[in-house]
Amino acid sequence: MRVWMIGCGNMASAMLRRWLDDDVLSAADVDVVNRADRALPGDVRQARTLPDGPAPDVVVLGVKPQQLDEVAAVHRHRVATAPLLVSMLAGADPSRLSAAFPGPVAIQTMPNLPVEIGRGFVAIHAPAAPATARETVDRLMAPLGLVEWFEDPALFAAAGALSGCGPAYLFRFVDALAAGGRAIGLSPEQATAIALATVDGAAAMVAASDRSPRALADAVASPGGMTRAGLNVLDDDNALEALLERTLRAVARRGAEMAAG
Ligand SMILES: NC(=O)C1=CN([C@@H]2O[C@H](COP(=O)(O)OP(=O)(O)OC[C@H]3O[C@@H](n4cnc5c(N)ncnc54)[C@H](O)[C@@H]3O)[C@@H](O)[C@H]2O)C=CC1
Ligand SMILES: O=C(O)[C@@H]1CCC=N1
Repeated sequence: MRVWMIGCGNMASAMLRRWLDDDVLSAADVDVVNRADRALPGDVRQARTLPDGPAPDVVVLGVKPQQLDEVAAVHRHRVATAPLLVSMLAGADPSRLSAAFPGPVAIQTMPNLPVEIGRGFVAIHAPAAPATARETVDRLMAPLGLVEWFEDPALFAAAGALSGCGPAYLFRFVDALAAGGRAIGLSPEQATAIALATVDGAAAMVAASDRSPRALADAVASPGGMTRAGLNVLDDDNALEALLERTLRAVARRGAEMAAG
């Protein structure tokens, strides 16, 4: 499969790394256009312009949403003969993508960073995409982790809010757990290492368990014990749940603003 990637930064290069590691793509079949050179997986070719020759099987769009019109103005004519445009731009739905890049079937996706290790979640929205396009997209996305197509744009937006932004909140949780460890006397190195090991083990365990996260929390907390004393803080006024609800509502609000243009 030949691919052009227009914008290959944090998110697109996480996908690219997995595609190369999984042999879905070979480096020789990928051309990247970036504003400036940056370290890329597999040392794939990168330039300021698209290569000469016929359009590839897939064009992947990985610039910031604010750059959609700018890159469309420069590249739309070359992209017009490609069969498929796969975008990861937050807020750019298939009709906006098709208006910017007429020609290819437009696929809106919301990946997340753990795709790099094949443990991501990719939400996809492209209600008008024909079966052949869906098959190609499925082949491309399969090694990235869990993949789900959403016909309903509202559900796509909600899933993308949780999965696309969620890694940032978990990274911050690890950071906050480590800060808590430092506050009770651990060195910064110990606190970070122990927080990481604890989150890593607990996440793997809850993912593999048939017990709910809530039931597992109760399994840690002995009545009248240490964990319960901590849970009482997190549960006071429903603090943790209320905080994350507010967080995701803010994400969803911003997503809607971005989608409105
Ligand atoms: N970072 C994340 O976890 C996620 C990001 N996204 C989406 O991915 C997109 C990219 O985000 P990041 O990778 O975080 O940003 P980034 O800033 O790391 O990457 C953007 C890339 O676009 C290139 N670029 C900028 N202007 C260009 C131009 N005119 N022509 C060609 N290339 C150009 C830059 O050189 C850079 O490599 C955004 O649209 C965002 O909504 C979606 C899901 C998760
Ligand atoms: O923060 C953003 O807008 C993008 C979309 C999801 C993750 N990063």
